[in-house]
Amino acid sequence: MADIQLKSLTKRWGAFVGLKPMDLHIGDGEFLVLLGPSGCGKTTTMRMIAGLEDASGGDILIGGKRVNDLEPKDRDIAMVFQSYGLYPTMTVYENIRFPLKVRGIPEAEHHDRVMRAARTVELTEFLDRKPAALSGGQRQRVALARAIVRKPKVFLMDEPLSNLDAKLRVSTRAQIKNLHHELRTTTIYVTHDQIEAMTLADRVVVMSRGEVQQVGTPLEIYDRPANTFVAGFIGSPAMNLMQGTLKGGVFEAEHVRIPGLAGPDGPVTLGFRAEDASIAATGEIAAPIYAMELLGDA
Ligand SMILES: Nc1ncnc2c1ncn2[C@@H]1O[C@H](COP(=O)(O)OP(=O)(O)OP(=O)(O)O)[C@@H](O)[C@H]1O
Repeated sequence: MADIQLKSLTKRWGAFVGLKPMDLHIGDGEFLVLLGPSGCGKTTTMRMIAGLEDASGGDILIGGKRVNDLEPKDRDIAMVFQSYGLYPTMTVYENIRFPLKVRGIPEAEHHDRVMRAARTVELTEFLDRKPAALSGGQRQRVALARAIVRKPKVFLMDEPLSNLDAKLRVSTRAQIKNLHHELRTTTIYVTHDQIEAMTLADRVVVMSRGEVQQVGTPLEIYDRPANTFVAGFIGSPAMNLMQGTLKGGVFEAEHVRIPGLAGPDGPVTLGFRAEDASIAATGEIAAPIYAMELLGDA
């Protein structure tokens, strides 16, 4: 087990910035989700942690040790991707066993460890099959078993559910959650799906255009979005946003006046979640309002 520290981690390709300096501490045993729209830099961040991509700047520490110059195989991490990456000519058993062979784990241990991993993800009845004879969900479970069999310090998962149909996504998601509950391995999980993020994460990192927008628990980012990007991205339906000005703790927009808010005077965006909010004749927003935040612009 290990914590992970990212210190001013950056990625550039020529003039294009794929990741602006990112600082983050991921606790030992934490399940951290990187969430954001396509192209926001999630996979790039993950690939740098994995060692598949060089960082342009900054440091990556796993268990307190700087790993920037280590090969992926020497970082003690296991990866699970959207494309399962199984060996088609090997049986499920041999696929799960493969990492033990590669790493020179004593043969006497292999069988027990393969069987334990297979049991954890409920694959014991498929061990003699080749991947082609499995469903997508079963294949992804083989990939999970292969990741857990050698007990790495860290799991990196990049959209592991996106090839599965809706029903399988839900059940495999539950399995990943159980797996984490059982093993408590530090995990970084990439997705653009906010439901996945909200149900799996201890903390979520919301990203946009190569930049971290907010880091928080699912509830924090839902209730207290840091800016209008997060407010518009999280929740279905998204938070209602209203432009106006704040003066002496009173929010004012056309036909609307809401007293009792804290914040510096000036133009602001007011965000609120409401099932059926309506603006009363007095200009006040009628309840139910779940949360009300003054937001700086993203
Ligand atoms: N090798 C590369 N050279 C130049 N630009 C790249 C390279 N790899 C990625 N990018 C760019 O960096 C940005 C971030 O890409 P990244 O794959 O990290 O996004 P993402 O958030 O994982 O998106 P998606 O959800 O679509 O996978 C994108 O604009 C992408 O085009």
